[in-house]
Amino acid sequence: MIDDVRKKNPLIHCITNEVVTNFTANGLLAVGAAPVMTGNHEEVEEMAQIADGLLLNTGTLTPYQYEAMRLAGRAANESGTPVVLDPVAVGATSYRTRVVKDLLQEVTPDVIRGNGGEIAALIGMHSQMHGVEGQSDQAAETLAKEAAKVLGTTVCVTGEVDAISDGTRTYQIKNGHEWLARVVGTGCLLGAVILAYIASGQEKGIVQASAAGLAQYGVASEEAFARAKEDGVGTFQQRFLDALSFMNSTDGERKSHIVEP
Ligand SMILES: Nc1ncnc2c1ncn2[C@@H]1O[C@H](COP(=O)(O)OP(=O)(O)O)[C@@H](O)[C@H]1O
Ligand SMILES: Cc1ncsc1CCOP(=O)(O)O
Repeated sequence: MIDDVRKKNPLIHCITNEVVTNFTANGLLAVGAAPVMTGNHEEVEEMAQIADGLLLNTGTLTPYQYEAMRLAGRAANESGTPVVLDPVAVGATSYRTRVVKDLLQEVTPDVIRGNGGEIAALIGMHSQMHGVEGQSDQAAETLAKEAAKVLGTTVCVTGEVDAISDGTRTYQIKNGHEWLARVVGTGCLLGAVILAYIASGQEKGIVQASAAGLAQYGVASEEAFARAKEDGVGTFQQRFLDALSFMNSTDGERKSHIVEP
């Protein structure tokens, strides 16, 4: 599927947080997508309609940005543009929890991606949030399936093992490296990369396209670690972008570790 992404060069409209904007744009370019970042109320509806995918990421949410997400999300839903919601730090404060739930009344995402703590908090299950980091005592597979049923959409739970479920079919992805959690923005970029895969392979189905994106992302991190382990996490971040840009379908398929339903 990486070839499909590079061929299509999908336009990914991101309304994302101020910490990860540059990293997300570079990561999208590395996989072959075309990023555009805007949250301006004057243009978000038009941009969401012409884009191939819309990312809504709540990492540094403000009331102005919430309204941008609402406008863009509704326009995307109306025009059939796929939407990924990354509810960063939901559960960490009551404002975020309330506002993300409000957004879900207005906008229907095709995929919700979060760490275990965020997804558990979103469906009212026990979670431990520590700022943007979060844990759940549920296995990713169980949590993704349950959340997909409760929320009525596809849910991706990330961590040591990733899982993606539409409530019926659940894939587990066992690629990745723990250093991903030591570089800021790797969860946020992943939401954008999943969207690039969905936008380029809709005929394959949302769950399958997302699973392919998750696996290749994990494989890239394994390759980055192999090249950066003597140097540290700064070099790892650069090697990770390199690996995303060098990824090819043969390597991706050979090294991917997906457990199918
Ligand atoms: N312990 C780990 N081992 C392997 N991969 C991990 C580990 N922790 C996180 N990842 C990977 O890091 C990426 C970001 O996931 P995560 O850290 O859960 O997101 P977030 O930044 O939103 O908390 C995913 O690709 C996930 O598979
Ligand atoms: C540190 C931080 N604070 C608000 S958003 C953000 C970035 C979180 O990115 P990720 O969870 O992908 O590392």
